Amino acid sequence: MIGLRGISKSYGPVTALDGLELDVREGEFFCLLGPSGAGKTTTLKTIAGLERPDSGTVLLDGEDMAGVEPYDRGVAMCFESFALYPHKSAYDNLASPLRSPRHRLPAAEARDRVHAIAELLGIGFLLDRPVGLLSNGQRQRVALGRVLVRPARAFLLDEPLSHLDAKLRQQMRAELKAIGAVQRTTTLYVTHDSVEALALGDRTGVIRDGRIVQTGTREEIWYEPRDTEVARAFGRPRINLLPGTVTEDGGFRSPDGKVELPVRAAAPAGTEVLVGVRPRDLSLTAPGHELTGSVYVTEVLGRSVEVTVRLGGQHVSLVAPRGDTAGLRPDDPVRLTVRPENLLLFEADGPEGPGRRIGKR
Ligand SMILES: Nc1ncnc2c1ncn2[C@@H]1O[C@H](COP(=O)(O)OP(=O)(O)OP(=O)(O)O)[C@@H](O)[C@H]1O
Repeated sequence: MIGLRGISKSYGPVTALDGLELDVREGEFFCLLGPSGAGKTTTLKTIAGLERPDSGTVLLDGEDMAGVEPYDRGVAMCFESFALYPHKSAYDNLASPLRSPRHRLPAAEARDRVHAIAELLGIGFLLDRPVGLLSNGQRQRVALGRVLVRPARAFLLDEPLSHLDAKLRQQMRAELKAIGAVQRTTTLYVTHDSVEALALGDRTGVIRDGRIVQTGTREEIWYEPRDTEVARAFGRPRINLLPGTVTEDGGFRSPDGKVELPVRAAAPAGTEVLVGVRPRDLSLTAPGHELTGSVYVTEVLGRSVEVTVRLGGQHVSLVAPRGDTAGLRPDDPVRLTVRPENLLLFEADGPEGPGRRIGKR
């Protein structure tokens, strides 16, 4: 449905997009995740026709968009910096896209659509108010509503929940995908929040330095991250990455020999690697391969506790139920376990970039 082929775009000396390739399927909710400056907004603007790529092709439904004006592309884009009419009511802001010659709807139908979207976004009671008098979060929902209200062949949403407080954001995140218009329409959703990407995306594309480095479902990105940087981007607390080498029997050993793990590395002995274990895959009680260390620090995270453990010269974090951590104090000896099947293995990070994932034997 949306196809980007070798898109490059520079602003003077800054390369924003560098041969970007992307495919979003018909009806899919696709998240584009990346840090600030990775090229997310430029990607959306290029699809919408607001930026012209230096090279490459934008396809919508297989049709080359070169020379097609933004208005004629049939995509609806919501910017992070939303443009609304401050003196007009929320209702008029929502209804105005339906008054344009292209989308003009019979008045009763337009009214129904505006009310339905406003209710879903939780702004039904604000419709009579001028948007200039609304809070940032309320204005952001009006801006999102302006996009969702009109029929489009694709929605392009640029961090549409960024101005909401954490609670509302979580609630809206849950509701957004349930909105009929969103369910029916191909949606490309930009975020720098990995929790949001995993929660919303049918698939997620990870963008870095103007290129897509990995595309996959949440399971693929979680269990088979392409490299250490993708692994670090998903999960809080972050994945533990311990440096060491591959042993003769395909195991892992840390430089001080204090951490040995049966990783079944498909790499020659002596290879410098990083072993990855997510904090939730380490346990204080479950059966598994055992490691011994001492408590460094504990921090309560609601119902669970993050425990940082010293293992020889390294630290690892684990997240355990509160009951498992009662009485733990700094410097207490502690035994932790890991299930070998949950371990990830990567080449060591190098000057060429983050270490790639290594398969298992
Ligand atoms: N109009 C512009 N003029 C000059 N440089 C620009 C322009 N727009 C974008 N850039 C640069 O291109 C790069 C990519 O920007 P882009 O806005 O696409 O990133 P982003 O991933 O959306 O970041 P953010 O999450 O901060 O919005 C950045 O280095 C940015 O500074």
